[in-house]
Amino acid sequence: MNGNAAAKTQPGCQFASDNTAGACPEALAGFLEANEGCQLSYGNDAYTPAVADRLRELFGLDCDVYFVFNGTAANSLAVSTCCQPYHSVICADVAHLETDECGGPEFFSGGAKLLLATSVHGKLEVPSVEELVTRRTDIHYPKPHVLSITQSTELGTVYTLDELAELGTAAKRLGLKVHMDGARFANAVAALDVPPGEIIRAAQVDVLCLGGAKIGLPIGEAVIFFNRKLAADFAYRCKQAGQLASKMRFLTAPWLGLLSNDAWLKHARHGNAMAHRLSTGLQRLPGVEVLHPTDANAVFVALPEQVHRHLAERGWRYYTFIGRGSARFMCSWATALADVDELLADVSVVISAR
Ligand SMILES: Cc1ncc(COP(=O)(O)O)c(C=O)c1O
Ligand SMILES: C[C@H](O)[C@H](N)C(=O)O
Repeated sequence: MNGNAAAKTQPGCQFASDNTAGACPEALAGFLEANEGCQLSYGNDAYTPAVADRLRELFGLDCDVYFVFNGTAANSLAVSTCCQPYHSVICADVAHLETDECGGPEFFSGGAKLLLATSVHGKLEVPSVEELVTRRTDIHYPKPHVLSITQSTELGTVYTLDELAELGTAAKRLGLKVHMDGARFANAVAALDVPPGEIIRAAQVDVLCLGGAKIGLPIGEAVIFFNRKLAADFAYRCKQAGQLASKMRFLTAPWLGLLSNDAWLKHARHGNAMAHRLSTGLQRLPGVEVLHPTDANAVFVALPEQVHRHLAERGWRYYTFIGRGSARFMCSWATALADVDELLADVSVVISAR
């Protein structure tokens, strides 16, 4: 075998992130179908408008749709479109905007400040948002102008429609635009078992960053403006930020595959089901504490240090920087039941040996 050939799979990384999964069959089929013949570039191909129409149909709402390479770009550019440099953006203290985008939102907005609201299991609550908005009205305070909600959250929880309605109503009362980080929006739809448009209406979302990579695309996210006025010059923002793909068809055609026959929802349900199985199994083990409700596809657990060491020796790879030292086990469309049971067995072995 070619010594340079990459391993078909890096063992033990399947729970590190849903980003570690490959492209799902439906997305790959869409990609390969788009590879036939030539198409105009920069979004003028036949696939890109078709995906935009399919998303309008899926949400049942009129909207403008754009496609970018990743979620940090989607969030940073979407938030920047909602505010001026002297504004502030309210998000949860654990928001990806704050913790994992390397200052992207601040950079692309020209200086808008993130104001961090305390969260409960990763979820914002109206009082903490209201406090940040009303805390000061003087000229020295960056004027709050955007509320960013992550659905499902960075800690694997999902806002109910009522919780979203409370936040959306408060946002509009306080004069805030609503951005939704929907990197794992599909998992929230699967968990709530509601039409996607219901989530948008409840939170009165102005702009949604819809995750594609985490639900089975090889690459790419959609930025969907339900407040179409905000989209006016967004294409220029994308171009200037290096987010306008010349061969856009390869970003968009996989969406057609993913959105066919509700494959996206099937994959989200699978990831959620695997996380639920893992969470249930872990909760049965003494000394293991599941820290947040496993509403979607992530399981956060506090593990004894000995277990971390054992899992590392067994080759398991996962993040501990997101849940403040706890382990995050993230499930995806590709998570096999056997993988879940193997991980559970490995944790169980070391727990019972203590
Ligand atoms: C909640 C959340 N938002 C956005 C993103 C997008 O990040 P990336 O720029 O890695 O695609 C991620 C990570 O994958 C995420 O977990
Ligand atoms: C944390 C990292 O940035 C990525 N969003 C993930 O969830 O794996």
